[in-house]
Amino acid sequence: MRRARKKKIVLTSELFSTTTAAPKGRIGRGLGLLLYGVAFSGLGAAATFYSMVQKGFASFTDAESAKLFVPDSDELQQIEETINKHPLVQELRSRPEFKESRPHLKMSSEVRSRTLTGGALQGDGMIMVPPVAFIEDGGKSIVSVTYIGDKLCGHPGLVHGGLLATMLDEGLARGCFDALPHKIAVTASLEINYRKPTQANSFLVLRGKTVKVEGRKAWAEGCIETLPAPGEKPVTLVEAKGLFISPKYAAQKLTLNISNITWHPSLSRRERNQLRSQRGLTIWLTGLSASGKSTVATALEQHLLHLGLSAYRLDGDNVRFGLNKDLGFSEKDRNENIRRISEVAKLFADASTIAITSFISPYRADRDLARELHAKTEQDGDEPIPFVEVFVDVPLEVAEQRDPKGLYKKARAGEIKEFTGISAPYEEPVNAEITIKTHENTVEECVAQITNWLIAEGYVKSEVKN
Ligand SMILES: Nc1ncnc2c1ncn2[C@@H]1O[C@H](COP(=O)(O)OS(=O)(=O)O)[C@@H](OP(=O)(O)O)[C@H]1O
Ligand SMILES: Nc1ncnc2c1ncn2[C@@H]1O[C@H](COP(=O)(O)OP(=O)(O)O)[C@@H](O)[C@H]1O
Repeated sequence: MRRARKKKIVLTSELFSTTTAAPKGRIGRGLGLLLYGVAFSGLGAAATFYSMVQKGFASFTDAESAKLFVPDSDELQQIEETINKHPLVQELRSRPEFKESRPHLKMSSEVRSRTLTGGALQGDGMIMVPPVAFIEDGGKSIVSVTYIGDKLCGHPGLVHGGLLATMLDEGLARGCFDALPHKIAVTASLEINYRKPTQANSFLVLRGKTVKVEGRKAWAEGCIETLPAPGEKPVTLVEAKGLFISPKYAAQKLTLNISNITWHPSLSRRERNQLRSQRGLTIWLTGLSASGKSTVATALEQHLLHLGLSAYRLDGDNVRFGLNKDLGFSEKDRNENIRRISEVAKLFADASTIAITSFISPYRADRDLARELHAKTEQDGDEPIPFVEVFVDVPLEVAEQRDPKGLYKKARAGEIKEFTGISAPYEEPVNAEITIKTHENTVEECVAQITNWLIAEGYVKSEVKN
């Protein structure tokens, strides 16, 4: 909004008056401008645009938009006060079925500046303050108040009829959006009848009523009248009726417009972690079958979630039966299994989640590759994703004795080939950050050991709750 000229606005009946005689020959009673035809690109487009803003592209809600305008001059301050104190506005504010907004201010300033009534026609001497609108629930009616200066005249001192037609087009359409599918409409027809000349530098009230709705069509009628001074009656200046149609392409159009939004460049990992108040990392459990990886990983995931952290476990249940269902237990397949899991864990961690993996991952080279993959995420000054290797260390005899699935038995009997620890290697870690011994400590103790390490390293802020 540009700075307004210094001009005193006096709160008298004169201020609200628009009863100057019409210049002869310009406007006769009943002589009107008739706009017919489906105007999808002109006025109609404006209606569509506003509905989109209302539906999902608005930067601000109705309530937020109502509070956004801050007058930056005495003149604008007086206009604001006149609107705010007027009995009509006060009455509308007391009626719960009417929602107050300043529709133009729901848009971002970037979008608004490209609109006719929110951009080009707003400012000193024109539409001087963003119109205040009250829309009845269900798109039944609308009342809005506007102040028009003296720079949008047709004849000197009289507001241009084209502006009044535009205001009615937008106002009637906006009033019925909520009665239509997709809350969208384009103007199919608009009939305008000028009843009296409209004085510049005056407050105007637009009233609209949705008179009929049939499927995608809504018929609305309304007028522009004076904002009366106390004790006076409003004077009808312009009347209008129109047909507004919610187009079939409405839903598609909304989707298409999303692709036109310019997004902020990608967030850095540091920014994402800050916004999520959590550093993403990967906790990589490795150990023999039946060493306790799944049991500890499950308990750890639950514990971290209870601490309010985002954690997600990757294990055979959700990986070997899905993403990696094409892989077996040959060395090559295990290499590929671990490579894919490393990539997925890295993505979870990049999204500020604590990824917990529980796979045998018997080959040192595979685990080192996973570590490297995480380390390589250090770029453009962004911190690398931490990789925490946890060796679930139990002697083979303990695992074999546990044998919860009877696999060791089968492996010994030769029924399962290439079984880790029996007929396939397990290469113990040499540089694991943490080693847990599930044959010496309980599940809870193992979880506490890992969590305390994370806290000590500053990866997790919360205290361990015992
Ligand atoms: N040949 C062979 N060797 C080892 N394990 C076998 C084998 N065949 C099937 N299973 C079952 O598969 C689970 C191990 O899958 P992983 O994806 O963790 O293995 S690996 O990391 O690719 O080596 C493993 O589960 P856990 O016992 O939970 O580790 C076994 O139940
Ligand atoms: N402290 C412990 N931590 C983890 N598991 C334990 C512990 N003590 C006994 N167990 C048992 O050991 C078995 C390990 O099985 P599981 O967690 O499936 O191991 P893995 O996923 O390594 O194959 C389970 O039956 C579990 O109850």
